[in-house]
Amino acid sequence: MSPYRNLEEYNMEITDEIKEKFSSVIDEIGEDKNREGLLKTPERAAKAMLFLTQGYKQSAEEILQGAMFRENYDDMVIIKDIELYSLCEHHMLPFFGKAHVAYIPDGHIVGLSKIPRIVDVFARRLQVQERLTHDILECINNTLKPKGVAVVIEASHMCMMMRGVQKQNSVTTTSGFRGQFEKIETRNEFLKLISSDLS
Ligand SMILES: Nc1nc2c(ncn2[C@@H]2O[C@H](COP(=O)(O)OP(=O)(O)OP(=O)(O)O)[C@@H](O)[C@H]2O)c(=O)[nH]1
Ligand SMILES: [Zn+2]
Repeated sequence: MSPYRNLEEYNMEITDEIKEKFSSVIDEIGEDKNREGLLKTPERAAKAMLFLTQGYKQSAEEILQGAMFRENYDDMVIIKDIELYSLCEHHMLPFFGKAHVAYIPDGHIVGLSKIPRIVDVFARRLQVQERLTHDILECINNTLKPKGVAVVIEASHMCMMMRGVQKQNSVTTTSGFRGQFEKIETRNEFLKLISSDLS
């Protein structure tokens, strides 16, 4: 049995532990952790870190399963320009951009808002862009079981911008295709629609 009485107590315990560690980091970089402006910073940073990694406590499959509806629509459904913010697992710095997701139903459609919700579930973890792309793809493929699914992510990585190689304008594109999107015509139709303003 969990040593914690309830979830709130557990969250407070975790926040306190991370807060202590952020406090040490502030100390180690040569700052005065008792300076007025920094007094609440370890707690704020701990809460921010828990917010940005809340995806570990969420189930994308359950989110999709909660809003699947029987429907005989078997054309492409595209949700494009879904903004995302994630943390790269190498430096724990943000990467951010847009996800474009499409599927071709096979008897079931899904509530539209659930697609951005599952993008957030997987983005709010320590990630590489490639795995994030496949996590979204496989989750939709295995849960909704559509005739096809496609995911494209375009993102900028702060670890390549504000440090390291220091390239401000490079954008990384990753993609994954399953089922009918493996056919070149279907894939091209999707790629054309996400790059047009009319879709
Ligand atoms: N493939 C992939 N690489 C990533 C992602 N986010 C960050 N990286 C890269 O992870 C790599 C880590 O390489 P290392 O050489 O171990 O780390 P580093 O010395 O900090 O590398 P530099 O960033 O080149 O200074 C870097 O090339 C980053 O650009 C991602 O989402 N996907
Ligand atoms: Zn990085």
